[in-house]
Amino acid sequence: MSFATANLRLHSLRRLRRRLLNRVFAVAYTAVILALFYHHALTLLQSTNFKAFCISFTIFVSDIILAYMWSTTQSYHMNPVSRQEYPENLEKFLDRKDFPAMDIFICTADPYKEPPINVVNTALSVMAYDFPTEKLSVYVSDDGGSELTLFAFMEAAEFSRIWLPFCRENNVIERCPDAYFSSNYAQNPKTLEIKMKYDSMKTRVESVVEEGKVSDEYISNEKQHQVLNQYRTKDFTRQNHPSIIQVMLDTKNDKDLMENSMPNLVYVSREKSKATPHHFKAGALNALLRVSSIMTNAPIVLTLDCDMYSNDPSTLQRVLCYLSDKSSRPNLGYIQIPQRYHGLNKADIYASEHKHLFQINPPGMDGLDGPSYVGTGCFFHRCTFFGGPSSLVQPEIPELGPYYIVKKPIANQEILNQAHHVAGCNYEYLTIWGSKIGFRYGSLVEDYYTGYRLQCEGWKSIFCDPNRPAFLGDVPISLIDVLNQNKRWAVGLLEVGFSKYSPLTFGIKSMGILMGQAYAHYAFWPIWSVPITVYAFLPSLTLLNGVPIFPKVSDPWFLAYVFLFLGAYVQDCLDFILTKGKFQRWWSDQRTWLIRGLSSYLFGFVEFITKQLGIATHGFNVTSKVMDDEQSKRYDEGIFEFGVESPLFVPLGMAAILNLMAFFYGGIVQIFKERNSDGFFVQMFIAGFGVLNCLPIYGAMVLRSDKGRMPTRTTIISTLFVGGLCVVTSSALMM
Ligand SMILES: O=c1ccn([C@@H]2O[C@H](COP(=O)(O)OP(=O)(O)O[C@H]3O[C@H](CO)[C@@H](O)[C@H](O)[C@H]3O)[C@@H](O)[C@H]2O)c(=O)[nH]1
Ligand SMILES: [Mn+2]
Repeated sequence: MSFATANLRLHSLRRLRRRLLNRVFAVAYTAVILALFYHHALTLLQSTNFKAFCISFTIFVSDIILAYMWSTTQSYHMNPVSRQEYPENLEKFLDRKDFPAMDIFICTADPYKEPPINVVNTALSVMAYDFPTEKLSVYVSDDGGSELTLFAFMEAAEFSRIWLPFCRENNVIERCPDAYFSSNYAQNPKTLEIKMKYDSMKTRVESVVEEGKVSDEYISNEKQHQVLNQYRTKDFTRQNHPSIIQVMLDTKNDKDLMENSMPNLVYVSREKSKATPHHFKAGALNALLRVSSIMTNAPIVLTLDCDMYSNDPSTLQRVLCYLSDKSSRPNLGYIQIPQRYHGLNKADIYASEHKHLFQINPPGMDGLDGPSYVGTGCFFHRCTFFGGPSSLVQPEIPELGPYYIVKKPIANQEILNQAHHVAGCNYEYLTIWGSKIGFRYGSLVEDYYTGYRLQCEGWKSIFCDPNRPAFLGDVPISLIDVLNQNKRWAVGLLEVGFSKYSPLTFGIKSMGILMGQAYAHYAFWPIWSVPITVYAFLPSLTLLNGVPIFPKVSDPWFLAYVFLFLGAYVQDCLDFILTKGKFQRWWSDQRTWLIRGLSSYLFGFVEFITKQLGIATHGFNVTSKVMDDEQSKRYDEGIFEFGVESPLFVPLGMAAILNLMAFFYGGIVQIFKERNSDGFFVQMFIAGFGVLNCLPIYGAMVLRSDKGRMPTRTTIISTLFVGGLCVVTSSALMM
């Protein structure tokens, strides 16, 4: 059977034309960078006093980091590709009855930050995939160990009996109930009846969450009582409890309203004990890998975050276009579908879209060995988790092996006992789970780290980016949530960057320079904080003291600066716009990069160091998905949300104040009074660029009175610090 007959194919690959231009540009840009370092070296050697040396040296170090980070992005520019799938042709190659089974994993960790009704929506959206139901199993991992979540799934299991046949019969595209009922759906008696049932479920689930427990009025039979009693034993807390595994729907026994079979739906809350590390999401996923091995052991596994609902019922067919064709990519380990979001505001003020991470860079990596794994929306061959492509690593019991065939039904007592056993918190003790098998431990960005290690073992991956987003997720709508999320990523990335598996050493050795650099780019993201902080403060501080630190406009070296700045910015902007981006969102993207550099990355660095020194431990702080109405309204209007006091805002406030001071002072004194615009142009430009980027901060500091304004204390502290900084620098410069 051929998979590539002229007009009957399953997928195609196109190399993007821009790669040629990228390569030429890379050569030119490298040449100018080298020239700039020659200039830096001369300046350092010729510096006449210690102060000038220190300033030049700081700029030199910052520029080395910028240049290094630029060099790592070349991996994404050398050979970007674009793929397309033709799922409409699938059944000409593969009979529906030969579709492989799929195990879908959904993680949730906290009923108060991740509302159970949303988790349920995600689960319903994938249970309703247009796929043979008896081959579909949905596993929900509840790291919150919460009866609220379990209750939500009891309700969802019932609701799915009408939802699934409804979607199928009416060919519904939005199979996430919440998305469907928020869309422009046909209002007829049938849909209105279903909406009523959905609303009633939603109200019940939300009331239970509000009450914080499932009171008796919500429990309809003795069986439910027994199930919920598991949470009501003495000493049960979310960090300390036995494993709870509940088969909510069993494809062998459960039927929907139309007497069709249902997918399996299994709730798993792995055992937890304070004495045993649980490795956050990676630990949860490994527990699911094992429990699902025991129960269904499907050859394909999809990982999903609880806030990423399916937006397209035919996604499984789409990935089968690659999975069913062995020649699509030898040693294929996983297929990554990018994270896309709903509810972004027009300018995407916090750059939550993460366009570089999810849409611009992956096609570049796909042109090499394949994209990194980003935690959700990723389809794995189960065997990928058990050693490299040519070396199967056997787990401790054969039932966990990727090719083991499960013979008993999932609700069989023996199966359940075994499932509880492998969900135990001590199960992994003295095993190679987390190091050679399964999702890898050792970094707070388990997704990045796992994908990286799998690729080092020789697995390849595919980037699949359908026009209609396959999944849609929530974004954090307040700046502090965004910054904290990025801070967690920064810590996790540095954990990989400075480990013995650093992409710079181990990665390059295993995968070659381009893939190694592509991974190093992320691992060292947080070091961007160094040049960003230096450029946010140093030019302004020296400008205020009348000390020029860059070439004059009339100096030919000035042109090198212009080329390097414009070259990087214009290329970045083009990348953004060519990937279906809007200019306004690109502006937010570069602003957010600066903001992160001054906050998340900087503090992430500090946290990483304290963690290494064993002074403090930092866990996985789950991002809140709860929407406050007032906050949502401000977010929709594109207004920045500060609101809470946080040290993360202090460097931002400081940079805003200092750049404004320097810009006006420089403008008045250097340009009008001293007529020295030539010598201070670059410093003025940088300060002005800072001011432009800080506009929302000034508004939040002085103009706004709503709850999302910058807290007065943070403004005062930032101002005092700027004052201190000015005093220190001017005395140092005068010495
Ligand atoms: O102990 C934990 C902590 C988190 N989670 C789950 O992990 C997922 C991601 O958590 P979230 O707080 O939403 O983190 P984000 O920063 O938004 O997630 C990004 O970054 C994570 C790594 O830091 C990846 O795991 C995610 O897939 C990726 O979307 C959620 O479904 C959580 O329920 C767990 O299951 N157990
Ligand atoms: Mn998330």
